[in-house]
Amino acid sequence: MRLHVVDHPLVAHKLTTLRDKRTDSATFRRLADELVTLLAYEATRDVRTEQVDIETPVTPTTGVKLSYPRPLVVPILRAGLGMLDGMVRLLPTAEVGFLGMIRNEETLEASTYATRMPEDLSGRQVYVLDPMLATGGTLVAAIRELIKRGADDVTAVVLLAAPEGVEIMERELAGTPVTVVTASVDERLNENGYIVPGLGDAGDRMYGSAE
Ligand SMILES: O=P(O)(O)OC[C@H]1O[C@H](OP(=O)(O)OP(=O)(O)O)[C@H](O)[C@@H]1O
Ligand SMILES: O=c1cc[nH]c(=O)[nH]1
Ligand SMILES: [Mg+2]
Repeated sequence: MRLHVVDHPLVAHKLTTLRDKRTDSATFRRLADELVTLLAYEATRDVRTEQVDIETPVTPTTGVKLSYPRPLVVPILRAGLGMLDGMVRLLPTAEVGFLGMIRNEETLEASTYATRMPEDLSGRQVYVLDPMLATGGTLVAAIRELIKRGADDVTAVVLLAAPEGVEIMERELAGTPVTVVTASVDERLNENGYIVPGLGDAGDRMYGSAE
C-alpha cells in the first residue's frame, strides 16, 4: 500500500477550518468539496489516458484523453457523499458506484447496508471516497469488496487518517494495488475510536446526527 500525504498550504488552511467546531454544516460541506478537489489532483496522477489526434486552429497534433474502461468513483455513504461532486468534477468520464457502510459505535466494527456498483470491475481503476480513516475497518472492508470484484488499481481519498488505521490498512491490504491519499495523518485514536485532533463525526457535521 502506498500512502501520500498532500502537504500544501491551501490544504492545511481549509483543513483547519473544517476541524474548527464552530464551522457550520453548509461551510463544512463546501470545504470538504474544495478539499477533495485538491486531493483529487494528486490522487489522479496515475489515471489512465490514451493518445488522441486532434487539430488545433493551427495544426494537427497529438494529445491525451482519459481512457476506457472508465474510472469508477465509489463514495462510502454517508460522509463520502460529500466528496463525490469534487471528485467527478475532475474526472468527468467517471462512472459512480455506491457503498453504504456504518461503523458500530460500541464495537467499532463496520457493516455494509447498501451496495450498488458493477459486479465485474476487471481492469478498472477505482477511487473510493471517505473523509475518515479511523480504525480502518470501513476502508479495509470496502477495498476488499472492490478487489474481489476485480479492481486492479484502488485509490482511497480520505480527508483525515489516524496512524492506527494506516497501520491496519498496510497489514490487511499488503500486496494489493492500493494507494491512500490524505490531507493529514493525525496523532492518534481516542478511546471511542475518534481521530485526535480530528474533526469529530464527519457524517454528523455534514448532514446532522440522523437520530
Ligand atoms: O475507520 P473506521 O473506524 O471504520 O471509521 C471510519 C468510518 O466512520 C465514519 O462513518 P460512520 O459509521 O459514522 O457513518 P456515516 O458516514 O453515515 O456517519 C466515517 O465516515 C467512515 O466511514
Ligand atoms: O473521528 C472519526 C472517526 C470515525 N468517524 C468519524 O466520522 N470521525
Ligand atoms: Mg458518522
